Amino acid sequence: MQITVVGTGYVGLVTGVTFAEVGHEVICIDVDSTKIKMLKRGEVPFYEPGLQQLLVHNLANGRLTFTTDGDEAYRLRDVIYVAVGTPSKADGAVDVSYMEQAVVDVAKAIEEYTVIVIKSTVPVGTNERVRAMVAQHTSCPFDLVSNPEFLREGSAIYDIYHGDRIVIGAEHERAAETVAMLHKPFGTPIFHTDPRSAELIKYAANAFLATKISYINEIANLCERLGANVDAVAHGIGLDRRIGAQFLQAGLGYGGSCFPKDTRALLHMAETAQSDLRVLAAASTVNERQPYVVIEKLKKRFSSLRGLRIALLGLSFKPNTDDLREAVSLVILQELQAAGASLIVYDPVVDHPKGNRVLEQVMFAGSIDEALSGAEASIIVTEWEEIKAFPLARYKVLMKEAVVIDGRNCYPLAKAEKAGVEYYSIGRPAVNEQQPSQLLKQ
Ligand SMILES: NC(=O)c1ccc[n+]([C@@H]2O[C@H](COP(=O)([O-])OP(=O)(O)OC[C@H]3O[C@@H](n4cnc5c(N)ncnc54)[C@H](O)[C@@H]3O)[C@@H](O)[C@H]2O)c1
Ligand SMILES: O=c1ccn([C@@H]2O[C@H](COP(=O)(O)OP(=O)(O)O[C@H]3O[C@H](CO)[C@@H](O)[C@H](O)[C@H]3O)[C@@H](O)[C@H]2O)c(=O)[nH]1
Repeated sequence: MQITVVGTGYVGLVTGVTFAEVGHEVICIDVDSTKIKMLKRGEVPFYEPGLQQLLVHNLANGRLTFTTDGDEAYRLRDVIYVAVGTPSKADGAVDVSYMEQAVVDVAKAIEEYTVIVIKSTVPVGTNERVRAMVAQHTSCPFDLVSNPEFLREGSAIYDIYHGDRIVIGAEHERAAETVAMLHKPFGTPIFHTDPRSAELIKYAANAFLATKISYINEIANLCERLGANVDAVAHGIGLDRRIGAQFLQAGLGYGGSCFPKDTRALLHMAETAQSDLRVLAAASTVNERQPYVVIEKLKKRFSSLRGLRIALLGLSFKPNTDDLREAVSLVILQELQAAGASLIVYDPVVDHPKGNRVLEQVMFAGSIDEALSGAEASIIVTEWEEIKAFPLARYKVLMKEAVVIDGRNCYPLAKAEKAGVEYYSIGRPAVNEQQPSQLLKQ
């Protein structure tokens, strides 16, 4: 089939490339001409494992092309996917202006029956509203379908090929079947529903997963008070198939471009509809507080953070991505900057990003070794494989004081004991804990 994908961000590009890979003819369009130039050269503008190879392969076989030209992208296509950003507004509502602009551009250009698919995450009722907008700008027949995306950054390609479900929200069977046909090569189970329910499934799924994370983080904080180990507790409860083992990793809370934005959006939708979402509101509050557990641990350990040399390992909001949107690292760095700490950071892929006020004020190290050398405390923020595999014994060798605050529980406690480091993690007993008063005596 002939497909157009509007927006070449994390979702649009992965969608376009994988549709091409399974045999469809795909044009991707973006308003960002720099991105499009890079993509035409076979370069991915962000870090996503496996994407570059598929991009190059499909550019070479001619099934994938890129443009900034609406006429070329929108005329005479079977299906047009809209995958542009839908960021948060200041009050938590969703800014759908990019999506509306894209849809109007599409409506003005189509010349025959076209299926327009909204892949962006949009508030409930948007498909209906957008249908009316399209109708205002074209006399061509069209159908509008909701087909939200569930991929995760860092494992996007894997997720496309191993998805749990494709959700298709459509009013007309013909359009729903067209979208189902497109996905057939992936073999993913398909769930058909109405557009409003499809839109809500996306938010409710993200909100549920976010709530699961906040739940285990609260249990982790309780574990610390009660002397239990959250890793054991999470494992023990996850063995119950009704609960499931996934998304029970305690840590510094969730970040990224989706969970914070989508939970805010759902809370806003509920408020507008005069319906309370008390569980989600609490999950969101818990998440906002969670990065501060690291600061509290540091403040408890050191009488003052002023001038303290701290190495922070991992900047991206999760491993295997360079995405810094709502990354917990930025919250922690900002707080430490305000406390006067001297900061050095290391991330395997994020290196001197432009235009980030917080990161402009920190030193970047080229390796974990360099970040840890001479540091008086270290904080593990993102559990990159390289960071998890780094021997704890090296912390002891490199750091001035081997105080390790592991915000992602990367190491078993026994390893910390063996390495002789002072080790604090989330929801687990401290290892070789020292009090500031004892240090002063030394
Ligand atoms: N990032 C994820 O992991 C993920 C997963 C599932 C769903 N989503 C949802 O998918 C949507 C896209 O997210 P993303 O992370 O890919 O966004 P992104 O910010 O990475 O990319 C959006 C792209 O759309 C382009 N764009 C904006 N307006 C345009 C227009 N009128 N015409 C053409 N291009 C235009 C931008 O230049 C940008 O390249 C959002 O609604 C998001 O909530 C994201
Ligand atoms: O047990 C866990 C799992 C995740 N996280 C954190 O949660 C955030 C989100 O992680 P993840 O869900 O793996 O990444 P995303 O790429 O944000 O993917 C989520 O958001 C996407 C955008 O809507 C959805 O498509 C995906 O299904 C959904 O998992 C990250 O900060 C993780 O560190 C935890 O703290 N503990």
